[in-house]
Amino acid sequence: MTTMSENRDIPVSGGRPDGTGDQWSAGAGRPLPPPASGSQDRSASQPPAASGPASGPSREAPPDPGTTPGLPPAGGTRAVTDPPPVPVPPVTGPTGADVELIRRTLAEIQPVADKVTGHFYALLFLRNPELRDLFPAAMDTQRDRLFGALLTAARHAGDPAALTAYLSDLGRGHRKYGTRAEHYPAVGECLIGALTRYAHHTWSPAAETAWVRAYTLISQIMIDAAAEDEQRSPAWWQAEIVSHELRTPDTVVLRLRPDKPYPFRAGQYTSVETPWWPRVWRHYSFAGAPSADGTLTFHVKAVPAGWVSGALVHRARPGDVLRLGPPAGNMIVDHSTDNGLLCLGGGTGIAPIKALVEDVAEYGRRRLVDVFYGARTDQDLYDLETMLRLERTHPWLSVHPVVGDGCPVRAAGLTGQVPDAILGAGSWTGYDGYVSGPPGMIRSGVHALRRAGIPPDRIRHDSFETISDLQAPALAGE
Ligand SMILES: NC(=O)C1=CN([C@@H]2O[C@H](COP(=O)(O)OP(=O)(O)OC[C@H]3O[C@@H](n4cnc5c(N)ncnc54)[C@H](OP(=O)(O)O)[C@@H]3O)[C@@H](O)[C@H]2O)C=CC1
Repeated sequence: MTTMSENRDIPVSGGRPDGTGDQWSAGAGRPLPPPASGSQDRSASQPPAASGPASGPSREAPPDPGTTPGLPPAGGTRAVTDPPPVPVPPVTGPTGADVELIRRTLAEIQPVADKVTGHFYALLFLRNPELRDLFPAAMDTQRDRLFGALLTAARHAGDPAALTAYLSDLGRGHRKYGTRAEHYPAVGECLIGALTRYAHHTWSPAAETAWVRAYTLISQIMIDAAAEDEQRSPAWWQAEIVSHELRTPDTVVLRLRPDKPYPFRAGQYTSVETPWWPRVWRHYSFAGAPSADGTLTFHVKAVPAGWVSGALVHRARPGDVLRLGPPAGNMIVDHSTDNGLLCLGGGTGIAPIKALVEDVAEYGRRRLVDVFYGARTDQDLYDLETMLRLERTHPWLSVHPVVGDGCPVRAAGLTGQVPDAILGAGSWTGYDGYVSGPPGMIRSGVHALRRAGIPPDRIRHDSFETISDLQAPALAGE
């Protein structure tokens, strides 16, 4: 189960490239330990660094290891001429007691999350002005994403499996921002600095140690994932819009042709940057399984005051070129079982559900698939014809449109909300559950699936907003 929803658009960049300066000046007492070189110590193809180990994802010169006692450079690929690596102890994750201390800190800062976030960024840019350019010009949404991601990761510090999946995607995704391994310690210092300032009651040497351990683990997983990804994938792709089909006044179906092959799995998502809003990335799910011609399809709804979604719906035209980050997400079909699939899609959340249906069709095993497709009105079911066409083609597929109470509904459609509709349809034991749509629908959808007899580990969802975490919204489709 994708239990930890992704707050996915988070440039963890910043930090002084030289690793020097007033770390811990906000009150913390010790420097963060460096990330271990670990799995990054694998490439002899990297150019030799100016001194010491080379950095991971980037080929630029590493920080001077001598400038900051206790804060050697982050791990990275090692040049062939380097001396033999000093054995690095494995990263020690937070203990059970650490997790509790972290939870207490998070609970304390929750009511002042905006202030903590603002302070974090103030520290980051004050100490590292040269890195400001890695972030979008307007930081309002973006800033919550970075800090939110760190807090999300810390909150899940006691769940290594979920943490690793989440942070590996995050680390890979950060390559497109130009994030380098040596940035991480400085980000950690600013995180601790911001927490120190606002967690008045719960901060202590033990709490600080807990956070340092958690952040060390977080950064190490991200750095390792980025370094591994660098061996096989570009940091981003360019993709030309080949068709732009308005399905409603504010919903478009976009087809893109990437400049290089783009491998992904049905149910995953990617990040998109438009030429009109540089460095502002938004997440969209692939609205289809990988296609023979290599094109990619997305559904985008323009949200009020949405920069990227508005541009994609109202301004973008065939011939425009977008940038795409790497694929991410775990809402994929488990082909090791014959269970049926019960899929709940709300609004443009139908996009990855359609991809899952195509995936089942291509895999060739007949599994029952029921799709409940919800929208406010019949007109908002902008992709229903496609889904019904799939239903006509595949006898194992049933599509159930659901529109709001009181709305006219076409034949065989239901009224109300999707979670209620599946409960009204009986027991769903023997099915795997998939949920995609607005955060509220995901919450109530997961709840309904559990009530309908589907165990939690058979339920998958991706949310563009972390459902149970502290962070401010980070929305897909804006
Ligand atoms: N574009 C993409 O690739 C993807 C987008 N998404 C996300 O999907 C969402 C789509 O937004 P949009 O198209 O505007 O959808 P809408 O806000 O119009 O909602 C779609 C349906 O979900 C229902 N819904 C909303 N909240 C709840 C709730 N708490 N409980 C039960 N049902 C609920 C709505 O019912 P009601 O009318 O009663 O509110 C409606 O039937 C966005 O949040 C987007 O981030 C997810 C995956 C992929």
